[in-house]
Amino acid sequence: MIQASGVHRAFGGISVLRGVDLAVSAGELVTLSGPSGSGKTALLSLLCGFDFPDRGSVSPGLASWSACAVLPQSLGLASELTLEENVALPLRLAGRPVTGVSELLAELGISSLGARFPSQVSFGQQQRAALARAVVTRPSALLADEPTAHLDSESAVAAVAVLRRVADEGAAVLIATHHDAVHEVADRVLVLADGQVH
Ligand SMILES: Nc1ncnc2c1ncn2[C@@H]1O[C@H](COP(=O)(O)OP(=O)(O)OP(=O)(O)O)[C@@H](O)[C@H]1O
Repeated sequence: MIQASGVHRAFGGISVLRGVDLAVSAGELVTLSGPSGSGKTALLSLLCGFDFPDRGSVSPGLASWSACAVLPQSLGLASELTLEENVALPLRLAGRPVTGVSELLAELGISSLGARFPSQVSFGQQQRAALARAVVTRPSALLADEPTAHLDSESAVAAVAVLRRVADEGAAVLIATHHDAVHEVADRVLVLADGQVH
């Protein structure tokens, strides 16, 4: 479950989030749209515990970080690891068997790139590796910030299929996006405007 209740957040005296309420249930894929600068990234940062609200409460936040996967716009792939090693990393850190990595790379059309380092592939290919890394642990909550922003239409279709499957398998999935292809598979589309979710 992903939840925000009465969330307020200001930066430098400017109030960006002004009483945000939202809830995403297990098995649900919800998209969040809204103008550039409306606070979508700020809200995802609060929900995953990267940042803290001035007022109000969020979940999962830091409380159950191990169950929550985050796909930030900046991706955050480790430059010294290959794509395959990056995707396997969360499983290794959790002491879990390394399974499902090659299947995800294949599903996202990057199996031939597994032995390359992030600097040796395009940003869109890095983005697909970061998506694989986010979902490989089968998280119960997934927060994704513009996960198809750098993908061509074919790669976007593959990424959207993975995101939908993760929700169908029981995760609560919240995606900030401007892409219609993602909105089309959503159970609900939310809009962040004027500091509130509508
Ligand atoms: N850490 C921060 N410090 C100062 N200002 C911030 C910080 N984080 C966000 N902001 C400001 O809050 C507002 C919302 O930014 P945010 O990145 O959340 O927007 P967004 O809806 O994700 O935009 P985009 O669609 O362009 O990615 C912007 O005006 C931004 O400058």
